[in-house]
Amino acid sequence: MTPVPPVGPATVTATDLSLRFGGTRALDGVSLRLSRGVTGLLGPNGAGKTTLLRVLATAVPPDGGQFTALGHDPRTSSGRLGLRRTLGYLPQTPGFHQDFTAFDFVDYVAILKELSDRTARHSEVRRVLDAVDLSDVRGKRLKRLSGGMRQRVALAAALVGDPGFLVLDEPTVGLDPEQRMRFRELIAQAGEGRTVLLSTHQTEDVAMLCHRVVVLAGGRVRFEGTPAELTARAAGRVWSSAERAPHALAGWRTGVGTFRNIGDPPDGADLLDPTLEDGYLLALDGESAEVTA
Ligand SMILES: Nc1ncnc2c1ncn2[C@@H]1O[C@H](COP(=O)(O)OP(=O)(O)OP(=O)(O)O)[C@@H](O)[C@H]1O
Repeated sequence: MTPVPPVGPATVTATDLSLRFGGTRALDGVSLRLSRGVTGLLGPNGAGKTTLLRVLATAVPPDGGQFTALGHDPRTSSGRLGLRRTLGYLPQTPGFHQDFTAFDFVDYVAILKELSDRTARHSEVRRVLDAVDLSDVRGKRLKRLSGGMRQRVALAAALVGDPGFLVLDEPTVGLDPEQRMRFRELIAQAGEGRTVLLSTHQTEDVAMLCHRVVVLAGGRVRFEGTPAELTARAAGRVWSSAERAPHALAGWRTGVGTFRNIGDPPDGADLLDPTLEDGYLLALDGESAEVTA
């Protein structure tokens, strides 16, 4: 699961995307470029992550701006159709019909994805269920599966038809550490040769499987680059202190009783090695970085 370097040119290019809900600017001029491999999308609650994914998945049109994905421009109906044909989308709350078996659910999605030949479709459904290691339970009803298995069914559904662009909205949420590792491995596999955009609250997801990361807050891109670049931003800006540091951008008590602070350290501060999470909190620049404990 070593993060791979960027492969080839941009496959998805978004320029100045905006979307308002009443007085809320969910997206406020978002520009970004994705290439093949897994890009992580980090941001606090309400940052606009789900909205961005829904726009890129053509579930909702933006108010302003534009994007192309794999050469398709969704502003035209043929572009939208072309994009949807090459898209795999795992929404935040997949709408499962609990009485479906795993096979029937993925088959249903395959029908929606226009795989009309029954024999070829069933073989594709078996292929994707096998890819997420669920062949043994494909005849089980969804309500009888664990949360982790249901997430894998949702990933299998997103993988039907071998899409070139995968949009995954917080797929690792609610999984125990072992399942999360397993799921990360499946996403890393899916990222080989595909463009994957993965929204998550887990900086470890990004550290372990993403070759690029985008930080979104308040509907704006606060950082776009590699995880190493995000971590490097915090070099010299993380320090330990015996008491709470009053001017730190964020600070929290650690298990050994000292405080870990990020921001502008005082002279002679006891500097610590930065983590990706430190870089992420600094990228938020105070926005929702309320981790004082
Ligand atoms: N359908 C909607 N109607 C009204 N407001 C909405 C709608 N969808 C999103 N919003 C608002 O837009 C903003 C961005 O929401 P969004 O769900 O995209 O954030 P998020 O980063 O995915 O958050 P979370 O991490 O909590 O899932 C929030 O202020 C939210 O309340």
